[in-house]
Amino acid sequence: MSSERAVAINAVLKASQLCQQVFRHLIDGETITKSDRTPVTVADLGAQAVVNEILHNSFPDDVIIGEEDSKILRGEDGKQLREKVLSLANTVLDTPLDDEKLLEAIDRGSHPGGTQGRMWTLDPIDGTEGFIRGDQFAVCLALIIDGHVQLGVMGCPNFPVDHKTPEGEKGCLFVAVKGQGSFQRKFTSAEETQIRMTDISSPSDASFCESVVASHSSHEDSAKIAALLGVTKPAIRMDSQCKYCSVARGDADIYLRLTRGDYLENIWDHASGSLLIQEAGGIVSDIYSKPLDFSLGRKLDNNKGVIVAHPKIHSQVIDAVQKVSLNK
Ligand SMILES: Nc1ncnc2c1ncn2[C@@H]1O[C@H](COP(=O)(O)O)[C@@H](OP(=O)(O)O)[C@H]1O
Ligand SMILES: [Mg+2]
Ligand SMILES: [Mg+2]
Ligand SMILES: [Mg+2]
Repeated sequence: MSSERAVAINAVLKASQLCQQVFRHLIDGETITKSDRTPVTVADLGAQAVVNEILHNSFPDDVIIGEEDSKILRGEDGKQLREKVLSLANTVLDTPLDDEKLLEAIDRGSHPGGTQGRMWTLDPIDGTEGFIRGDQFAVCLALIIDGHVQLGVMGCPNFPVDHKTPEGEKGCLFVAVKGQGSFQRKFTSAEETQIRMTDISSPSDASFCESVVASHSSHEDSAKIAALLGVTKPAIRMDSQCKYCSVARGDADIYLRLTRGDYLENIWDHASGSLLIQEAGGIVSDIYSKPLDFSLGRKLDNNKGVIVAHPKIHSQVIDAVQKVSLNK
């Protein structure tokens, strides 16, 4: 797994660099609303092209399940955006792409997923809404083999190196390999530090995090669950899989994702984060305590919501979730 680890780190760092450049100059017309009414920017598309291109050059036989596709960049209508995304991708790639190769690279992420074989899953920007606001977002890449996540890498450009000094240095990379632990490094150095969740025995001492966007996870329900658990600290609201990073390194203790209605979560929204937690000593399940099943395609078809906690308190958190009748 060492060459996969190195290639994934390089790809995520390059894509993170691209996102940082865009953020400094994001202008009107570079954020588009997709058909499901969620946003996508030139940075999401550029980052997907960069990561897919780097993965394909190193592992040509592996398939990729990525969030984005090239539809809005095609034809005469897509020309202006396409040129922008191409020039962005080429600022970080060693070998420049042309128009056709750019579209091909992005669309290499269209694999349907499944039970067998080696597949990468990519969220080029997780937390696009956070990215647009200037808050947290993450470039998230994971390698799934025969349905199980074996490697997860996350680049978090706005994430403080030390949560106690939120205005200090920002930019963290997180990496986990199955059976080898979870690690953090700064964007500015290759030195890695192992991270662990906080060893906590009572949920009342816990702090919990959740989505900023209430339509992704009910804030009302989480408040009821927190009250049942005796949690007194206020909810930490944060976009993206940075929530998994916060819990994995002990800044927070519980992550509640109380998905509404019949929404199905995407595998790229949870693959890298879930391994980071497991390798840092935590449990990741859905709201019914079932493990997340990454082998069913592009979505977590058999799961609802996500609950992350230390093994000593996970079952108490699940009990509290079950006592609250969740909002639809
Ligand atoms: N109704 C919904 N319920 C739960 N998650 C949703 C959702 N609509 C979109 N999402 C997902 O929530 C992700 C962001 O999660 P969070 O709220 O934790 O920041 C989005 O990732 P992208 O930003 O990559 O599109 C998107 O995939
Ligand atoms: Mg999206
Ligand atoms: Mg996402
Ligand atoms: Mg995304």
